[in-house]
Amino acid sequence: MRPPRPRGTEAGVDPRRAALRILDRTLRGGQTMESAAQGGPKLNPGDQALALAIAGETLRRLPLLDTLIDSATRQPLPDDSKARMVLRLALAQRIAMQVPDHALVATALPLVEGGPRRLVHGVIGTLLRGTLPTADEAPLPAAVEQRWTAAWGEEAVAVARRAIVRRPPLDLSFREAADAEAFAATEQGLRLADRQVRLSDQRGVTTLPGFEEGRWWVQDLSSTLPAGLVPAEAVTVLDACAAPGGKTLQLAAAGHQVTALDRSESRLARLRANLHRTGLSAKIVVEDVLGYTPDVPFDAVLLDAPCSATGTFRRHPEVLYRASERIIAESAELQGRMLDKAAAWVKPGGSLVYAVCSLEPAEGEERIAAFLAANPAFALAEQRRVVPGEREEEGGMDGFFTARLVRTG
Ligand SMILES: C[S@@+](CC[C@H](N)C(=O)[O-])C[C@H]1O[C@@H](n2cnc3c(N)ncnc32)[C@H](O)[C@@H]1O
Repeated sequence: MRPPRPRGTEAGVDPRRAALRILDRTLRGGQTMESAAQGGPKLNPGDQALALAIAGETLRRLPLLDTLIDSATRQPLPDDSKARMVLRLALAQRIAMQVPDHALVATALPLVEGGPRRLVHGVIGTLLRGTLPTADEAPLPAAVEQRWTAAWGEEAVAVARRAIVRRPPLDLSFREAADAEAFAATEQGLRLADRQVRLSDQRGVTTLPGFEEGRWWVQDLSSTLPAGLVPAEAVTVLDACAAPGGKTLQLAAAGHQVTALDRSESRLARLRANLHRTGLSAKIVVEDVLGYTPDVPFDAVLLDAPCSATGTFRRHPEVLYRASERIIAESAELQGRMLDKAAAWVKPGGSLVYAVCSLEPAEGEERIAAFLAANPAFALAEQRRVVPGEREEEGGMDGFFTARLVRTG
């Protein structure tokens, strides 16, 4: 006879415990899900993927889950209490992952062993006996809905509510347009642009044809836009804040002489691996934008600045909880300083392309307006804003802002 498992180690509990840790570290510690998943007890790859999936599905619909939980408790549970966290995870599994009721209960209760077990059991029971909402949309955090309604209107928020509960498609950028055409035909992909193909089903990236040969790399359609603003005649291009290198690869594939700068060694290691895999080349500089001075100016500088990343909420729903007004303001201030530095590296007549994967005007339109007001030697040549709703019927796009400024003086 097998020895009984110690209490709290029932099958399926470990990934839920890991999901609880991820949820706590993202919501209370402000971490990304990826970094929150590091450093915990070792799980097998399947359990690790399950933990991330449960935490992700929970974060996609947190306000909805909280409304349900509050409807079943006499006193609202504290926002960061373990009971609320465990209830959120359990409900998300039921609504988004169709986990059977008995499995939900059996894997939730060990997480509150020695604590509010009866309360959690009672609330789950009440909610499972009622009618739970379907999974086709969920409200965003109230502060985000307010900001985005003011900035982009109610329809964009309605689209974002639908987008947040769906896994976004996988977009690939190709070195060669002919390869994109052939791949789209054989893999039932959607040709988004000359060199961009979208796959709507979830397939392992490294198993797709052409990965080993480096014919393509993963890159959301939105993030391909800034490199497209770099004029074809620009010979030397600085890609500032380059890692992991999607835009560096695009620029190199388009024939520019690229210098790729980033301050993160570990992220640059991924950029190097991407260059190696695709056979493309760029000069790599490990530097802080704020401390860098090039020997000679460039024909074009692309500044893909660090930002709140709220435009990536479909892939990283946790960004919506990190991006407080304070974080956005700090981010905008840093972007302003980076723009001032980058401007000095552009040749007269050259271009400065600015980009952020943010849906916050303070990091996009307002940043560029402030820069232009303080820098009369630059003029706006073109700008592009992507808000929820664009190409929705084809699977949507990440929120994004990019602008090209020309140095006229
Ligand atoms: C939005 S990501 C860049 C994505 C990249 N352009 C791409 O297309 O794959 C921002 C990058 O800025 C880098 N970064 C942040 N602050 C920096 C600074 N002060 N100097 C240099 N790099 C910085 C980060 O390490 C990160 O790799």
